[in-house]
Amino acid sequence: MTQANARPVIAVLGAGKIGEALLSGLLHGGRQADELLFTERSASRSAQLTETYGIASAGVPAAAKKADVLVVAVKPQDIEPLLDELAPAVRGDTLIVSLCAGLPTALFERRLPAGTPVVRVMPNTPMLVGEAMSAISPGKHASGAHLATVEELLAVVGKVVRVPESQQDAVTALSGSGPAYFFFLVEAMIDAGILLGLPRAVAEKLIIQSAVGAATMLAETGEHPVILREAVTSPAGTTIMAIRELENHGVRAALLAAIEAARDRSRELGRVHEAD
Ligand SMILES: NC(=O)C1=CN([C@@H]2O[C@H](COP(=O)(O)OP(=O)(O)OC[C@H]3O[C@@H](n4cnc5c(N)ncnc54)[C@H](OP(=O)(O)O)[C@@H]3O)[C@@H](O)[C@H]2O)C=CC1
Ligand SMILES: O=C(O)[C@@H]1CCC=N1
Repeated sequence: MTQANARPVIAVLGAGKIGEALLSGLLHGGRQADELLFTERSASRSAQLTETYGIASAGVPAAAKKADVLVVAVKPQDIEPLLDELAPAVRGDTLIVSLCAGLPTALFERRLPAGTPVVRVMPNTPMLVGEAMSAISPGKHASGAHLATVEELLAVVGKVVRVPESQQDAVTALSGSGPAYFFFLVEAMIDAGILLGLPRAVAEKLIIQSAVGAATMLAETGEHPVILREAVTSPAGTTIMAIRELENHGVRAALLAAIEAARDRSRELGRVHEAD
């Protein structure tokens, strides 16, 4: 910490979609703008973020000097130049929190000063509305206290679980990318409403509220999804006719294959950076 008993200063390196969601969520959760910093490549993006949130931008070396926690939120493909800038600037006691899909904690440990604590996190974009699902894993030098710090930060923007780092590629495929699968499904169901002749605005309202209702039932009843689906599926009714079509079209198998492909891509993103 920069001062005894002070809350940590957090710098987000790469305030794109997920970085901005985190900054916004932390502000809503009670962090002060002067406890936060961000770095961005584009001057116009920086100015826009500062105007929206009142948070100052800084270059990577200045952010590394000031912050106690550095949250790395650049695309995995952009990590090398960032690490080149970060390595000479990072303080020995700085906690590195990586949100990058696929990148192992070992990459950061190899490129940053010896003993640097690193926590790998896979969040998701519902962070924007305080409903993120984040999974966290410690690197070699991250202590229980470091994990607790990250948990406390992320609890402000949603739910947090601890997983072994070996599970992070699967987590990335499941909950990291997961919101996109639901959005895809909602988009397709709205199209189905259009096919059936409903006005778009009506179809959107019907499907979005059905999605909210179904998600709330899953979260609040604790029932297995099969039980909840069975309760909708009347004998010789409408739902079973639709389910038969979903099974005929291999939707379940498609989801298994899709999520496996996402897991493989996460592994691949990490493999590019494996030590020789
Ligand atoms: N989007 C999502 O749902 C999730 C993303 N993630 C992970 O979060 C990370 C960011 O993803 P996302 O927010 O979608 O990506 P974005 O491209 O929206 O954000 C990355 C930002 O970082 C900036 N940037 C790149 N290099 C640097 C640098 N050296 N210094 C300062 N800023 C830099 C980029 O600028 P520029 O635009 O100029 O390149 C961009 O604004 C990725 O690693 C991704 O795997 C994890 C979970 C979910
Ligand atoms: O698509 C991606 O690579 C990122 C990681 C998880 C969600 N979005």
